[in-house]
Amino acid sequence: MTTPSPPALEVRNISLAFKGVKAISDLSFEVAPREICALIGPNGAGKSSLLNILNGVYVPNSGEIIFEGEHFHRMQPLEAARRGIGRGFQNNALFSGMSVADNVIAGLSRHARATLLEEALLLPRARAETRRFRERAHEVLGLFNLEHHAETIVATLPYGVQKKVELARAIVAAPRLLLLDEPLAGMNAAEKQEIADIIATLNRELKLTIVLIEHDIGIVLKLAHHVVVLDYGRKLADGAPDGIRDNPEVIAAYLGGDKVEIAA
Ligand SMILES: Nc1ncnc2c1ncn2[C@@H]1O[C@H](COP(=O)(O)OP(=O)(O)OP(=O)(O)O)[C@@H](O)[C@H]1O
Repeated sequence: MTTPSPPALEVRNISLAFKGVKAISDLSFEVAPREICALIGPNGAGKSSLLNILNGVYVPNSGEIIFEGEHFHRMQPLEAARRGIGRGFQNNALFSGMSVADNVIAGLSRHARATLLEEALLLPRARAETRRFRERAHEVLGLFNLEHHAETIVATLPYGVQKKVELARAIVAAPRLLLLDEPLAGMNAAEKQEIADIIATLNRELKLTIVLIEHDIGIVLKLAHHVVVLDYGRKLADGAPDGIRDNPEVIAAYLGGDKVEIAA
């Protein structure tokens, strides 16, 4: 008999309030290693706040996060990155005047060892690090078939390609847990499907555990292995996509009373 593996991530009794307004109330759930967990819920449900807690930007009022067996009330963003938690953002947060490769390299800055002085003086350690970072960026761009755009200025690229660059930056430091805030926002159906396929491939090939926020329920129910539904900061439902789709509370609160039809 095999023992089930411990969760990659546990959110345990987390609460968060902003000046007395509750954003998250006593929220608990688990994310298994290598699963894609989708957080869904209406606007203001607390989804982005939770991602901000998971990568150390917000400090919860109570509760704890258990990541790979270690307990944290708060993890500083730098520590979260060094421990293998990567983050992609809701709005395009790229440096639009910089090249694709330099944007991806920016995802490694928190892992730099060379000091600013060593960099300014182009000392050997800084030069070796720069070379290593550039090689790693090119390797990751290869996963997205973007090597030919390495030196292209980001602002000149179509939005869908920029979203791929953003994903490349989020994974360049080889995180084990990837947090994505609406990675499909602002895309047409074909672009959404392409990015969803890339996310599924990253999950499968790189064995990445992924927690993502997404409003397109049709895509979520096909992409995610596990769905957590939030409403007013509380957990409304937690389980496999099929159970979520048929959950009357979820349908009433979030899906507007209509059962979601999903293409086979
Ligand atoms: N920095 C902040 N200061 C004050 N209130 C905040 C802050 N961030 C979030 N909130 C409030 O906390 C609640 C949860 O917001 P949050 O952005 O986490 O929801 P969300 O589910 O991600 O919404 P959306 O889908 O619109 O992005 C909302 O009432 C919001 O107004």
